[in-house]
This record gives sequence, structure tokens and C-alpha cells, in this order.
Amino acid sequence: MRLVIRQDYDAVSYHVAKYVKERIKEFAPTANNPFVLGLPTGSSPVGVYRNLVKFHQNGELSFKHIVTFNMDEYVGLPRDHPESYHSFMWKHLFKHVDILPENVHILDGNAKDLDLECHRFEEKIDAVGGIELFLGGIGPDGHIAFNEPGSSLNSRTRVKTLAYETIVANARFFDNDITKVPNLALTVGVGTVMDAREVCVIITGAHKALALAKCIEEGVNHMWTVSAIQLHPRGMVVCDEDATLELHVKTVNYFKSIEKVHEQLIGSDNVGLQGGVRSWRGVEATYHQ
Ligand SMILES: N[C@@H]1[C@@H](O)[C@H](O)[C@@H](COP(=O)(O)O)O[C@@H]1O
Repeated sequence: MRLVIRQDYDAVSYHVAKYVKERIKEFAPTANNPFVLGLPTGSSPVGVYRNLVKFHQNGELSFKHIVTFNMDEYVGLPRDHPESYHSFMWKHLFKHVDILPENVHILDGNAKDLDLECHRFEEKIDAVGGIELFLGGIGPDGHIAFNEPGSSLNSRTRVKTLAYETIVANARFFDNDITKVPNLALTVGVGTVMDAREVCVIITGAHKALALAKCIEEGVNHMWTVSAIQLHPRGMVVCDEDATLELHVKTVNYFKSIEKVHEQLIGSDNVGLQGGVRSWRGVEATYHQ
């Protein structure tokens, strides 16, 4: 896997957004062969979405042939509640770009049969041929989507009870009142995320430093579900300097040096892209996998 370290949140956001844009452009999606993108909510991806909107406004990126699947949604929160993930996605991304509403997939946390809703979500992902690139964020306890500590690393989309720590962390969006935070959610599984052909996780802030260290320096462990990315053939974590606080200096230096060498070989604009793989297959394989 790759660890890309950038100075701060803004630099991380720009890097990830540019990467997503380049991947989409390279894929050259069409109506019959859309680019399928998995998306997270939370504060981590807001800056990425801001940049993607800018790219769209500059005419550099169209969402016409992009199909999206969101990671998760609260159970029981009305769809138009300002803190529903449905509202979040339209507010921060979808309403600013040319995505076709029928190409947006967000779990319905008010479905009559929640298990069926989850099952259908997986079927819809399969029907479009799987997810090309899954973007993710993590909670301070290393959970990806709502796959709380102890979740099966093979899990699929399902109903989850939220950990107390997650409820506390998310209370900031609910007037800092933990009683207002839903305690159930629908979430893609760790297996659903890891089935994507590429996974990119954004980790920023000192409060996520321990989770980053567990993800990068320790073994695959269901108590830090993001660590499953270690098994992915094309996994990338993009973090800021603050998030590296618990990493060994040698780990940070290692990933920085490897990125530098790689950039010298294929240029910073191509880092990680398929074009890079084609031109420098051996180098890219060593670097990425
Ligand atoms: N279900 C979401 C996760 O998908 C998200 O990654 C996490 C972190 O949020 P933030 O990016 O705001 O720290 O929050 C929630 O738990």
C-alpha cells in the first residue's frame, strides 16, 4: 500500500481531489461504461469535494458518467434532516456538479426492511460491475464507514450499532448532544470497501494519529477495521503531518523517500495513475503493492 503524507488538511484535500480527477479522466467514462466511485461523508472529505466542485466549475471534470455509492447512512434520521448523509452529499458535492440523480446511491436509513435495503445495495454495486475507486475516511478508533471495532473484515452492507466513541465523536454535528445522535446506521462492510478495485483513505488530524499508526505499522486487526487496507492490492492512505505523530520517524521517512524516488521517475502528476503503471510497471508495482 501507499502512504502519501501532505503538510495539512488543505494539501491532503487537493492531492486526493486531483488524484480522483486524473483517475476519472484516464478511465474516460461513458454512459455504457461509467466510473463507479464509492464516497464517504464526515469532515475528512469536505475539502476533497470542494476541490472536485472547483474542477467541475473550471470545466475540467464532468460527473455525467459517474455512478456513486455512499458508504453509510444513519438509521431513522429523516432523509432531509441537515445531518443525514443524504443531505450532506447533496450540500457538499452533488448539487454543484452535473451528476445524474439516478446515478447517486445512498442507503435509505428509513427503509421498511433495513436488511433488504442493505442486500439491494450490494446487488446494485454488483450490477454496475463493482466499485472502481472507494474513497474513505476513518473515525479516531480506526473504523472505516461505520465498521466499528470488532466488525468482521469480510463484512458486507448491513445494520450496525454505533460505538459509544463514535456517538461522542459525531455529537458535534448534533448540537454536541449525544442523545440526538442516532445509535444505529446502515453501512457498507469492510469486505464491500475492500472489493473495490482501488481504495483511498483520508486520515487527518492528531486525534487520528493512533489509528494511522495501527493501520500502517501493526497487523491487520478487526479492532482497527481500516487496517484491512493492508491486504488490498491497490490501497492508498493520504494523511497530513499531524496524523503521523504516532508513527515511527523511520516509517514517515520511508514513505516520503519512496514517493520522492517515484516522482523522479514518472513525475508528480502521474503518481499512482494507471499510465504510470503502464510506463513503469516494475517501479509502480513495487511502490504501490
Ligand atoms: N461513518 C462516518 C465515517 O465514514 C467517517 O469516516 C467518520 C469520520 O468522520 P470525520 O471525517 O468527520 O472525522 O465519521 C463517521 O463515523
